[in-house]
Amino acid sequence: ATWGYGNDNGPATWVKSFPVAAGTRQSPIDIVPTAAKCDTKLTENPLTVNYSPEPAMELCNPGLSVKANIKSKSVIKGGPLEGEYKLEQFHLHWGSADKQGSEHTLNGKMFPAELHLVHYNATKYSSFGEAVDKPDGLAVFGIFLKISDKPHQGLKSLTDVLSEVQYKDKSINIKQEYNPVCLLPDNINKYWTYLGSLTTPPLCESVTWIVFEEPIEVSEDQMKAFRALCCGECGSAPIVDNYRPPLPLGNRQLRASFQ
Ligand SMILES: NS(=O)(=O)c1ncc[nH]1
Ligand SMILES: [Zn+2]
Repeated sequence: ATWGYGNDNGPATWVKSFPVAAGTRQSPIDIVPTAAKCDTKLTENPLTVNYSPEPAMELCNPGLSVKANIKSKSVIKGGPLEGEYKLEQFHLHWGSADKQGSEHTLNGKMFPAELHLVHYNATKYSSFGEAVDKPDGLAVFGIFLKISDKPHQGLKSLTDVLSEVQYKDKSINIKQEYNPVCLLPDNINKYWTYLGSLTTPPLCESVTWIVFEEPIEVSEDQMKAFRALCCGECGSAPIVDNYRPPLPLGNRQLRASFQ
């Protein structure tokens, strides 16, 4: 039985096949800003993003989300990171309604969706596959999505073609050069960071999470486009509520790059 987000294969069942689900550095978490420690070391060493245009970005429907695979040299460094981390892919988690959908929560509040840009430590490891289970292997940007009356222009190149990857294992190439930097919020200097895990199986405790304070704004129509994606072939259930609820922070320190 493959894992998913239903009653019989959802987050509460994952520990059976992936015991690390009960580990001490699991993700997501509830972010409580007043509990975060402002760390000047984060500001002294600003987070740096050097993303490149992707000539023909591959967009696919793996069945539980929508994912873009990156081939260009797009890298990040600084902030909590040692070394250079290379962008591997990005994907999203979203709800069946605007009241839910994000994985991280802010003072217990869920956003309608959350965008994840997944990077691996290219200084120490030669591939994502090698890095995925190392404690310093991955760095993931978490970006909250909120609803506004205007569509997000950067996401529009994707939401306008989601109908072409409506069914599982469909993929297309986004022709015109696409630079993922268009997905980042304006202010990337305000973020929370903590040591966590992948939020989907295999749930490896290998992620330095960087969750930005500033959400990006998307339209209701763009949310509807995500909710029209299907888990399987024509007639299968829509991909919605593909989020793991928060896990305890435990003894971990949540750090903030700002006061
Ligand atoms: N949702 S996540 O970014 O933690 C992830 N990336 C790859 C597998 N799971
Ligand atoms: Zn994710």
